[in-house]
Amino acid sequence: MLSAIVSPTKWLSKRNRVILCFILALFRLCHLQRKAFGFLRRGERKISLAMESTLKEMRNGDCVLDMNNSKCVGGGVEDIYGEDRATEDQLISPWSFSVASGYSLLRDPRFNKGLAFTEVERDTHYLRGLLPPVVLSQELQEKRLMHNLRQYQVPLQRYMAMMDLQERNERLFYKLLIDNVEELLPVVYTPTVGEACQKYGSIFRRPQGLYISLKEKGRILEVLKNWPTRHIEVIVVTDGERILGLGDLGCQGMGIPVGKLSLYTALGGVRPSVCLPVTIDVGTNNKKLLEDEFYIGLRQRRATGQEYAELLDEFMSAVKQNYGEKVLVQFEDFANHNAFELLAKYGTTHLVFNDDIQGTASVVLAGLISSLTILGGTLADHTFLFLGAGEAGTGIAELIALQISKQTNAPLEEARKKIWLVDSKGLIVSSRKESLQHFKKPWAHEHEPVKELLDAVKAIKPTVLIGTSGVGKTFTKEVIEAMSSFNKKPLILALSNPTSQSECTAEEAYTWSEGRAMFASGSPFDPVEYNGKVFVPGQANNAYIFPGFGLGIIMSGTIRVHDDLLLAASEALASQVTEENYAKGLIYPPFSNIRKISANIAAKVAAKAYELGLATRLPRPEDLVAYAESCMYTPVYRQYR
Ligand SMILES: O=C([O-])CC(=O)C(=O)O
Ligand SMILES: [Mg+2]
Repeated sequence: MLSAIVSPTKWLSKRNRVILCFILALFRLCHLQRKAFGFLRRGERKISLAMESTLKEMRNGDCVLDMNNSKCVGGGVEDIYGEDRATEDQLISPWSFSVASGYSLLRDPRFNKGLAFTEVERDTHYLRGLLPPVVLSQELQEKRLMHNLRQYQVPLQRYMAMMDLQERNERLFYKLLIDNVEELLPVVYTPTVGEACQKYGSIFRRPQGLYISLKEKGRILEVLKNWPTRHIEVIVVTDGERILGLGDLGCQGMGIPVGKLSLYTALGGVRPSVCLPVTIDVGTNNKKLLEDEFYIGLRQRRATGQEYAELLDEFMSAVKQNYGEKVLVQFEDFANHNAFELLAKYGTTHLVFNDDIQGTASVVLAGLISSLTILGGTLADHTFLFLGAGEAGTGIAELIALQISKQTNAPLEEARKKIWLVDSKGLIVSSRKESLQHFKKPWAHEHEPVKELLDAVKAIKPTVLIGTSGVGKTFTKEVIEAMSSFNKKPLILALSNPTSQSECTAEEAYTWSEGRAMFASGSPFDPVEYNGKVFVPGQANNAYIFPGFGLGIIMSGTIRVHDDLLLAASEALASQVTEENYAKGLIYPPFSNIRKISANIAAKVAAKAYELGLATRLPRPEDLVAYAESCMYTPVYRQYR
C-alpha cells in the first residue's frame, strides 16, 4: 500500500503523469523567473506580468507587429521591455536583464519619456511625485530642446547637450535628429564629432559604447556579454588610429562609432537597441594624448604585429560566437595598413564592410554618376585625379574602375588607366612601383615622375579632381585655376574631414573657378554667393550610403558584402537627384529627405543581394521599398501599460 503511494507509476495513469511533468516544468520556469526578478521591487514584477499579457502585440522577428494590419511598425503600445526584451538565457545568466520602474525608469534612456509620461503611466509605473505635475507632448519637448540647443554658440557645447540627451531620453534624441537632420548632423557628426574626439577625455561624462582594450585580452566574449542587449545587428568598430583626417586619437576615437551608429538609426531606421559601438584600445602613438592627464585610454604606444592581430582575431571570433553570422561589422577609421588587411582577412568569413574604403567609394561614385547629367558623356569619357592614395582614394578609384569596366566591357586594368593618384611623394607612376604599398601598385601607370599636385594637374588634365589626403588647404588657388583653364565645368571634390582638413572651402572653389566649378565636400559648407548667384555645395559623405546600405543588408539577411551591392547603392543614390537639385548645383539630394533615400538604397541593395543569392531572409518581400520603410525605427514615444 505504502509503495503504491510513494511510487507515482503505481497510482498515476500515463496521461496524468505527462500532465504532472508539465505542471512541474511550469513551476520550475516560474521559479527561475522569480529568481531572475527576485531583486526587483513590487512595481517591477508587476511590469513583467504586464509584459506577459501583452506579448501578442510585441515584436515579431525584427519589427513590432501590429495585429490590426499585420505589418511592421515602429512605436505603438508597448510594455516596458519593448524591443529589448530579454531572452530566456539572459534571465538565467549572471548578466540578468532587469526591468526599470519608478526612479530607475526615469534614468533609463531607452524607456524614459521625461515630462511626457501620462497620468496613467505615472500611476502604473510608480512615478507619482518623481515628476512635476505638468504633462508635455513629445513635440513640445522637442521645441524646448531645440530652443535650448540654439542658445549655445560653441558647437562642442551643442554636441555635449545632444550626447546628454541621448543618454537621458533616447527617443527624444532621435526625434530631434530626424526632424532637424540638416541642422543637427554637423553637431553629432562631422565636423563637431572630430573636436569631441580630440577632447573626449575632458568632456567625458557617461561612457557610451563598449571599450575593449589589451587588458581584456582572453576575455572579450565575457566583455560582450556585459553589454545590456544581447541581440545586435550592426557593430561599428574603430581602433582610433586614423580618426577622420585628425590622425591617431586612440581610445578617444569612440565618438566616431557612437556618431556613426546614431546615423544608422536616424538616417537608416536601424533600431538603436541592435547597434553596438566598439573601440578597440591597443594604445596610441599620439604623444599629446599620452601626456594628457585626462586621457581615457591605455597609456602606452600602440601594439602592432602579432599582438594586434590576436586581439582583433579574438574580437571577430567573439562577435560571431555571441551574435551569430549575420551581424554587420563596420570597420571605421582604421589606419591604411590595418584597414585593407582587416577587410581582406575577414571579408570571406564575416559580414564586414569598411566605411572609409567602400562607403566613401559608393557615395563618390553616386556623385560622379549624377554629375554626368550636367557634365555630359559617360564615366569612361572622364579623367580622374586624386590627391591622397590611402583607403578612401584607392577605394573610390577601384569602384570607379569597376563601373567603367562593366559599362564598357573593358578589362579592369584598362579602366584603371583613366584614373591617376598623387600621394605625398608625387604622382604614382610605374618607376615608383617597387617601393609602393600593395594597394597603390595597380595605379602606377606609365608616366614620367611628377612631384607636385599642381604639375600633375597640368600634366594629366583631369576633368575631376578628388581630395582624400586628410590634409587641408591643398587645393590651392593655382590648382583650382589650372582645373578651370581646361574644363568648362571642373568637378572638385574636397572629401577630407573635418572642415579643418578640407582640401579647399566651397567659397574658394567657386571663387577661384569664377563660378564654374561643381563642388562637393566631406564636411558641410554653407551656401556661397558669387557674382549675385547662390551656389549650394553638396556633402559627399559616406553618411548617404552606410545607413541605407546597412538596412538593406539587415532586412534581407545578407551574409556577405559584395562590390555589386556598393554599385547598386551608388546607382540608387544617384537616381534620387532631382532637376531642382541640379538647378542649385547639387549632385546629391538634400539630407532633409534622407530616410526616403535610405529606404530606396536599402531596397536596391537588398534586390541585388537576392539576385546574387546572398540574401537569406525568405521569401523575398515583393515590394522592397515598402518593406524597408516598414522596418524603420520611428522615435515616437510608446505608451506603457
Ligand atoms: O566620418 C565622416 O564624416 C566620413 C568618414 O568616414 C571619414 O572621414 O573618415
Ligand atoms: Mg571614417
